[in-house]
Amino acid sequence: MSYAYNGSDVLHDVTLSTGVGSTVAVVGPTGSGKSTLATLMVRLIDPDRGDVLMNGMNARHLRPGEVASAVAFVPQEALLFDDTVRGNVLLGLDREDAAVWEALEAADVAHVVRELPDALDAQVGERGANLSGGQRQRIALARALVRRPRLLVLDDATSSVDPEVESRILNRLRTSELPSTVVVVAYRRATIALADHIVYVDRGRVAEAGSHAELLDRCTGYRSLVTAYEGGRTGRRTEGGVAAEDTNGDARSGASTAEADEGRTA
Ligand SMILES: Nc1ncnc2c1ncn2[C@@H]1O[C@H](COP(=O)(O)OP(=O)(O)OP(=O)(O)O)[C@@H](O)[C@H]1O
Repeated sequence: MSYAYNGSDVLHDVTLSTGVGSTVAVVGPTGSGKSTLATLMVRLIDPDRGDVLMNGMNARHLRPGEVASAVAFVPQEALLFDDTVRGNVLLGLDREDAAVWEALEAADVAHVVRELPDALDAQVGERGANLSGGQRQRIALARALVRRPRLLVLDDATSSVDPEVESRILNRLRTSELPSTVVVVAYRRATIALADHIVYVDRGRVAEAGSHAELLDRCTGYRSLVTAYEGGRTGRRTEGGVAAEDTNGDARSGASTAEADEGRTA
């Protein structure tokens, strides 16, 4: 596939396949085209050249609603409405509370919601202001999971979540029946290491693909990026400001430690 914004190519002849049941990490320098690739996979945009195939079917030719019922996309910035937790998870979908709780459990935020005065009926405030950034991200993840998508694409969607919690969530997703396939645009070493398959994107091309060990061995760009995440302070976007990878390769956003993350609703 190829894709251009306003005539300027950002993805060039990218070919990528994700095996059903696999967890794939998309890694690459900033501006390399990871988010563009992620949005193409869920058909938020269509490629200028080439096609996205879902179970061998050209996504352009699927019936309206067919893609939306099979895939879910969670962006970095969780958009919550001034509504209840339940309303934000379901967005009009008709599901029992048990399904909402199940999705909240999978997103590792059920315990937070249980402690809110009105639980599922608790108001999250304008843009989810009553919750921390990491909690908002997990509610947005629950919103995706309650739809039981076959393909889940996370575009840095857990950047404000404590790294241990993020690992727990991803481990759960990997082993669950649905979503069967998870694609995650990832920055943290621990997240990347959880993936079965890693795709290294550089300047709009898939430069390398393979396991973490294989890429460390044969891809200089990947090696230096992972090393930079491990050892340096790699500034990048978060809801609250700039995050940095600490010496353990864990992204932190200022005060967004686990305690701060959980503390907002206390
Ligand atoms: N809506 C847009 N309009 C014009 N150019 C865009 C748009 N979105 C992205 N771009 C450009 O396309 C290129 C790839 O962007 P993309 O967001 O896909 O990269 P990325 O690897 O996800 O970056 P990051 O790690 O910083 O999120 C960048 O040069 C970016 O400036």
